[in-house]
Amino acid sequence: MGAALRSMYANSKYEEVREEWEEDYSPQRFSYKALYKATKGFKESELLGTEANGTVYRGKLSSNAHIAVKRVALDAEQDTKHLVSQIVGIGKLRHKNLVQLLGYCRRKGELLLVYDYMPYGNLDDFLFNEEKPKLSWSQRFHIIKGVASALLYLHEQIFLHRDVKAANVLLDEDLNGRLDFGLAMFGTNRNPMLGSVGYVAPELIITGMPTTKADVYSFGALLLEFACGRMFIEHPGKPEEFNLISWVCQCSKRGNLVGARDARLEGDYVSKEIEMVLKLGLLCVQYNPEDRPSMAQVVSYLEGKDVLPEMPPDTPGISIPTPYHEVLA
Ligand SMILES: Nc1ncnc2c1ncn2[C@@H]1O[C@H](COP(=O)(O)OP(=O)(O)OP(=O)(O)O)[C@@H](O)[C@H]1O
Repeated sequence: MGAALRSMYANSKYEEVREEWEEDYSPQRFSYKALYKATKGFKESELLGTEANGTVYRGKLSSNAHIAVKRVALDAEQDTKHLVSQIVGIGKLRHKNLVQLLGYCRRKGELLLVYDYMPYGNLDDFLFNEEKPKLSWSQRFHIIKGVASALLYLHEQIFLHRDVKAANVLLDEDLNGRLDFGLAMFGTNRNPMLGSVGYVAPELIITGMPTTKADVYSFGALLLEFACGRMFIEHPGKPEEFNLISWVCQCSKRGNLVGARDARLEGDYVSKEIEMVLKLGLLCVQYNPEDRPSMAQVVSYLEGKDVLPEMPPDTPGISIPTPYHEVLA
């Protein structure tokens, strides 16, 4: 018989594709009808955002559970069997700082991913949008520790995230940071190995091979963004401020590392913690992957279980490759 293709509700607005090999995945399978109803027919008013990779809607299931549904176009040559087994595998991961992937649905040329709904959206908005209420230092520190422990958990489960960035950190109702699974984690055709601009470890551009240390690099960029309240790479600006590595090293050389912090924090911060986050950020974005700490070490530093090594700003490797490192000389 082979993998018979079944088209449910053929020719109706609820039409979807199911194949025999998906039988084992039925607990993770959502019907299109249920998702259609949950999102009020994918109504404009329920739209959370449209990104290059797809469109996300908020929804409410008949069980009253709040969900987010990501609609993604599938390439014809995509290995759907492999993709679905990855989704199911990722859906089995459990950590309080991960956005739970609840399941999926499949239509002709389209995949729908179902996640827990995060009411406060993503961190990108909170850190870089002046119009959003600012996050206090203690909220930021709590969020970053949560994200670090989620990334450590992924590495322990032999998963790579591949796209750690502020836009992939969502906030739940208690303002816990939850790491979202971007499409990069599935290694889909339209978002291949490389993560997002600015967060990509330098070696990844050459090798194209994602590693735990490349995840650590992206996490380091995120740490610097948390403390400085600015994007890792920002343009235009003074050359020495163009990249947060240069900016933080400049402040450190002037003997005022904490001066690199987000001005919006005003007096609300703990000097020792900001200093540690900035130094740890620099340690994670080192040029040589082997010099970067593992996520287990990162978590130990953040939890105060380990003390960071002394690291003057002119330590080899703590800067960006030419030509920008000349700015730091
Ligand atoms: N589970 C969720 N709960 C609430 N909002 C969400 C959820 N997932 C995504 N969003 C919001 O939907 C919008 C689009 O999200 P999406 O994940 O597609 O963006 P992205 O992170 O740029 O894409 P990708 O990670 O696939 O590269 C964003 O504003 C995001 O905050």
